[in-house]
Amino acid sequence: MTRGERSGSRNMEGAEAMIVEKGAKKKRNIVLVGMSGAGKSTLGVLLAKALGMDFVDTDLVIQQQEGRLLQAIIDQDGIEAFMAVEESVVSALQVNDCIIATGGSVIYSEKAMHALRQGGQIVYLHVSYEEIMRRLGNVATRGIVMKNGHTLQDVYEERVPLYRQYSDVTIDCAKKEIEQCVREIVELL
Ligand SMILES: Nc1ncnc2c1ncn2[C@@H]1O[C@H](COP(=O)(O)OP(=O)(O)O)[C@@H](O)[C@H]1O
Ligand SMILES: O=C(O)C1=C[C@@H](OP(=O)(O)O)[C@@H](O)[C@H](O)C1
Ligand SMILES: [Mg+2]
Repeated sequence: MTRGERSGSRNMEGAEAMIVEKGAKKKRNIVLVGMSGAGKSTLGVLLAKALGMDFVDTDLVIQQQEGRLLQAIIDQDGIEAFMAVEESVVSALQVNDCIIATGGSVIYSEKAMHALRQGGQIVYLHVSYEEIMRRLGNVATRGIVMKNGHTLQDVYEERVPLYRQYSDVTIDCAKKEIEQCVREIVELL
């Protein structure tokens, strides 16, 4: 290979690197994670409006792909099967400049969390256990991924460290109006 070819190839690498960098920039999403009931879905739409971004709720993508309600998937196929579908849907999600409201159980999938991190910033909506319990009401009909014998408190204690581990930013959303949470996220990011 001549010097010129080598330098050309280096230039090409440089050009490719710029394209990759631009592509990476285009993919900046804001990903909302947290316990079921934290407000990811309701708050996500308002955040998208405030920032002029798109919005996707991965729960709805799962339902659309499966042609069934989330509760039906969990009741008919079990929690392991539900989590496998969730992992596959979330890992395959191709969106840019989008607010992504995830389902609370996505945090169990390293693969899905890795894909979400590649595409944007992860915002953890933290809400106390007491408030989550109050908002959810009957957990049996809310389709929560819960192992046999586990209580909602067990699930909460198992997940909170994972939400914290994967997130770039934490917003405390208990005892705050939804609009206030939206304002805090807009100011922080
Ligand atoms: N900051 C908040 N204060 C009071 N209620 C809230 C707040 N955020 C969400 N909620 C309520 O909590 C419930 C769960 O919200 P949702 O957006 O479905 O949560 P998630 O998608 O995280 O499960 C809804 O009834 C919603 O109106
Ligand atoms: O936390 C969970 O185990 C789940 C939360 C739900 O979404 P939300 O977090 O939007 O309620 C949904 O993905 C599914 O029912 C499982
Ligand atoms: Mg939701």
